[in-house]
Amino acid sequence: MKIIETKDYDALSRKACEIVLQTLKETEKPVLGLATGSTPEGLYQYLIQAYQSGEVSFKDVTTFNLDEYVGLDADDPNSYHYFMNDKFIDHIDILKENVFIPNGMAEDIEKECNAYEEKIRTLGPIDLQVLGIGLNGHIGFNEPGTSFSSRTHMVKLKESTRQANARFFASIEEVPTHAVTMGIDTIMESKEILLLISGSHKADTLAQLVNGEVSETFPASVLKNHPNVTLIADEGALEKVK
Ligand SMILES: N[C@@H]1[C@@H](O)[C@H](O)[C@@H](COP(=O)(O)O)O[C@@H]1O
Repeated sequence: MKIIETKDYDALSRKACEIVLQTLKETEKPVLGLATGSTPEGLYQYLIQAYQSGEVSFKDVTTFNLDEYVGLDADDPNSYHYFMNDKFIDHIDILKENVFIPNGMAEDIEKECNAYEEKIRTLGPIDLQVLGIGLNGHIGFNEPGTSFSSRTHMVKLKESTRQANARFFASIEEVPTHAVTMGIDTIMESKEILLLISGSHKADTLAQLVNGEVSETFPASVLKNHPNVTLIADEGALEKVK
């Protein structure tokens, strides 16, 4: 795992943008894996700026998002569909038919998971997957204990994850209990992975990633088995590593 240290969140976002732009420029029909959460927001802002300045077009880009809450539709401001449109998709020239996010409203969730896998198989592989990390080491919504061989599936969210994400909702009761997420094996099939970790509240998580064993009890540790991972972390997140 290659580690790039940046001074702060803004520098992290700029560096992440540089790496994504490089993939977009080098790849004929790029497929990006995208993440939600606060961490990649700065990256999306810089990518929008790059588009607005004419540096890049997203016309030939396909995107797959990692996850979505079960029971929230695309118009719900707390859904990841809404987040992605609001923070990124609506501001660039990507074709809507090339944007894929799991449908948390599907009547048959298992069928939806299989269909999502099939789409990634057909249009993939993902050239570059952007990842954030949960405090307990989750990637996407793959909570501790998830099998490393998992594919897109429905998960029951840990209470700690619901608490951590409650800041986006009016109250904890409104945070969904389940989500659909790409599996760990699905994520690992990406050609390249860009992991972003920012802030001193993630310092213990990052120290565990760097110093701990590869184990299903800490999902992000699987990334140590991937041949092409770049981790960008800012000084706050790296506080406990050195
Ligand atoms: N499903 C998302 C993850 O993909 C994300 O990495 C995590 C951390 O989010 P944040 O970047 O806001 O800390 O939150 C959610 O649980």
